[in-house]
Amino acid sequence: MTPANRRLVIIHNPTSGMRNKSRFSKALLRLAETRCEVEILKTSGPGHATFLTQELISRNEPDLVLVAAGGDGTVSEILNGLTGGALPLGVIPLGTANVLARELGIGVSIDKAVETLVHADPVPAYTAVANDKRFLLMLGAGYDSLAVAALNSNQKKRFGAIAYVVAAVRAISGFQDMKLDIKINGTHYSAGTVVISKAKYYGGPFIIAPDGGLDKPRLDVLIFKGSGIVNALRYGVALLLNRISRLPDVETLVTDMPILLTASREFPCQCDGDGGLVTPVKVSLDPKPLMILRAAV
Ligand SMILES: Nc1ncnc2c1ncn2[C@@H]1O[C@H](COP(=O)(O)OP(=O)(O)OP(=O)(O)O)[C@@H](O)[C@H]1O
Repeated sequence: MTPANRRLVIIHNPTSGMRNKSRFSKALLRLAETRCEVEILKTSGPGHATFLTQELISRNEPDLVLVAAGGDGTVSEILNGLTGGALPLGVIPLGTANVLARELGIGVSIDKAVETLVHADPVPAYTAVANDKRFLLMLGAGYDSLAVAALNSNQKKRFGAIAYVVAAVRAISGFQDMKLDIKINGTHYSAGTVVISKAKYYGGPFIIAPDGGLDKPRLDVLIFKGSGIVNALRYGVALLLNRISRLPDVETLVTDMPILLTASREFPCQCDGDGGLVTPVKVSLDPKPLMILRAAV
């Protein structure tokens, strides 16, 4: 694969984010100024990006870069079709939070995204698996998973990040006694909320695992001991100020061992921002990285 005249196959979710159309057109215009060959596959509904990825891999054309044009949910669907890391992955951030793009040094800049697709060399990125779902960013159970479970996708499209906060407050006020058990290497930890992170960033531009990141074969486990609405506010403010690690009731562990997450009854989890999983959940790090396009520093 020669940089600068790559073959890019873009899987585009036309429903991601709030200014999808103009941002995607801008990316295509920029790409038209390069020597890259571009093919666009549009998703037609939930799960379609996984199917398109599998179909692409079955074409058996190794000399391609697969590009996710959407938000983290689109990336997640692509990741779950990308068995064995068959193709390098790039991203055009069109979503609401765009955590992966921030992690890759692209942020929300379309110019930087295109520059990265055209010139960056693929670097290794480690993923993890929760039951049978692969993730690149994080798995959460507690405040965030309750918010995701309560979030209406129309509200998210209209109000963006604010919709998460409203959904979280509504969900948490109706659910006071979150008690989760986390077992790592024979030791049990108890939590009101847990975030198992592969990434540095969380929920947008907020840093949750300062020494972590996709390039490291490790999981950062953040154990939030408290539950209830008052603690939710404390944790929320600390997250906004990037001070989570300074709170005395938040413990951070780093591991490459499997993690078992259980609760006294089925509890919803979120995985890369999407719901669907419930406890018990087993999380394992995949020792084999996939290749991903990261912006030059
Ligand atoms: N054509 C489509 N119509 C409706 N939904 C779709 C379509 N294509 C994909 N989807 C669904 O849209 C969901 C959300 O997309 P995505 O995550 O990319 O955007 P977002 O939610 O705005 O961003 P973020 O995840 O960064 O918050 C995906 O998980 C996917 O299931």
